Amino acid sequence: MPPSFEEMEARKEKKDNKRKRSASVSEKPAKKAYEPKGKKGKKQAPVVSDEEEMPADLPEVDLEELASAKKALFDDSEEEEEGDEFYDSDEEGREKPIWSDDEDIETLNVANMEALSRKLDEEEELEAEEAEEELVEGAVQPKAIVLPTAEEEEAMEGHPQDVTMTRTRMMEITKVLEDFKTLAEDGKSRTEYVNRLIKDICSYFGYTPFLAEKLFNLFSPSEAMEFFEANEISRPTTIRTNTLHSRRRDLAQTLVNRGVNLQPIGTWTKVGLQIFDSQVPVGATPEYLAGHYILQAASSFLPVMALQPQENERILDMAAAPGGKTTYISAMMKNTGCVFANDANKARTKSLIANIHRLGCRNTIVCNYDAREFPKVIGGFDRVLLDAPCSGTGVIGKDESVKVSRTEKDFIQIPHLQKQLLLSAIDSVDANSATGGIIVYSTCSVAVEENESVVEYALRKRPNVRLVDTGLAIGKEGFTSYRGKHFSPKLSLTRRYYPHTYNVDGFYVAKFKKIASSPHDVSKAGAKEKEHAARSEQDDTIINDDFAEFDADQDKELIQQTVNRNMKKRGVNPNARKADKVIKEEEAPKE
Ligand SMILES: C[S@@+](CC[C@H](N)C(=O)[O-])C[C@H]1O[C@@H](n2cnc3c(N)ncnc32)[C@H](O)[C@@H]1O
Repeated sequence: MPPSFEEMEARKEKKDNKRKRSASVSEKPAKKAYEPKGKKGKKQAPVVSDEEEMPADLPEVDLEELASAKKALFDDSEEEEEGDEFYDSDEEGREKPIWSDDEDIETLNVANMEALSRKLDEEEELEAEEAEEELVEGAVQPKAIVLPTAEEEEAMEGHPQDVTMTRTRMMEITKVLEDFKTLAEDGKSRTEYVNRLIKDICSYFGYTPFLAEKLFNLFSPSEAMEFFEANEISRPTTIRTNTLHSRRRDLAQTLVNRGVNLQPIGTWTKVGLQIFDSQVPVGATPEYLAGHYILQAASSFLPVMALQPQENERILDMAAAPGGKTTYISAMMKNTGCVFANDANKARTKSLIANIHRLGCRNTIVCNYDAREFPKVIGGFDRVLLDAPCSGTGVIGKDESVKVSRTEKDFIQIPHLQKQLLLSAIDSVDANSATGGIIVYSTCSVAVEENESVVEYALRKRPNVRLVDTGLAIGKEGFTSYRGKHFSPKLSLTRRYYPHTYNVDGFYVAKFKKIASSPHDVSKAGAKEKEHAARSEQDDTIINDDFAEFDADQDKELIQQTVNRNMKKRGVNPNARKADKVIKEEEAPKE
């Protein structure tokens, strides 16, 4: 029986450690800086790379949760870290050599003689052990056999998977893929390993093969596994202080007094708080109802921060419902200027209006257009935010239906709409704005088709815009190439966010500056005129009642839809419940 993968790793590690220990007494000290594993040809451990990439003002992720999630799949990652530290201290040892090769043997004193004899003993012992191990293992080191045989594959077909076995195999295949030359079985191709891994990801995490492969291809194999694992955990509950009504410190104190355990999200935001647990429902406290805060994912702060709304500007939020970003824009503008909050979905404008009211945003006009109609409806904005409708591949932790519902067609149709919307966003901005001329595009998707490809398309179609730095302190660079496709090098200015790196929803942010007008910027009315018209129509209220009526029957239907959705998420069939209720009612004694 060839040794198992783990046995091989353990033996290798034991040997390496021994060699290092032996080296510390036998080698001439070469003054070498500490070198992490990644620099020696092997992929750097993800934990290390995270730490390196994270600047000081990162969101304070729930490290325990994240670490335990990582550990669940990569149980040995911590050991690897320890290994590195051990190596580090060995390096220190090397700086105090017992002797060097230059030394004259004649000058050795008794202590040196003792050390020499100890060294020789250790070397002998090591050689003997190695010889014995080689005898056991055979002259040629066997490669780890992690792929199932054809018979095993056949036996597995159509049967429920052993989850422990699947998980172990995923871990082993990932390791092989990270060091293919050394660890792959002779005669097996990379594709064979990848195909088996994708199958295992589908059965273990519940993705369709199509989506599993699409997401897998975004990362290195080990990072992909971290991504899939992070999608199994929900992100921490976060709230945004509404600075129109409160200050973060005051709000935090009030909530703590109510029994909410919280802390600031991180130094990159001055308005965010992370909730650990609470004795009261955070969506129903008096402060919530009074609009002192909004429940909002930390990643949703980012596009607005990139937009940098200024006081007295005119800003368009093209796809605004339910208003998390609109209300943040309004607060950043201190209720001055005007925010046009648009959404194509009439039903969703209700929650948008409700949030605008609750948070006390008085500089907001809600409209209900297909945003592709802009700038024909209104144009000439100082800034436009397009938080585009998307496939939701960044928020699988919140909505796991994405794992099975997204098809190839979605990644053609959705980007098509996003491209049209982005061109409309660009054309709706006033290139001569004294303070702005800015467009921010964001999605809660990690798919390249919805992010870099859309931005690249816009750059091609609208040469009058440039990508600019988002100004965001966190985030990974957008792709400048992907699977043989090359994008503008400027795409590195865009930012990507993942659940496994920042413990936020998967997100994408791109910021453009419009540098010149174009024939496409045709609008029936400018934002300024529209704002004046809307304000004169309604004296006190900025919201026109014609599409914002609250209809009890419609509300009932919407509430039922939400209840059903939540039941489905919990794995309860709402129809079965209904049928059950009907039977029970029928069985109940009639009065
Ligand atoms: C990601 S959500 C927006 C979330 C919102 N920005 C927030 O922070 O609360 C995308 C929105 O786009 C809207 N939408 C979809 N197609 C649209 C279109 N053609 N024009 C305008 N809005 C559209 C959807 O109704 C949905 O509310």
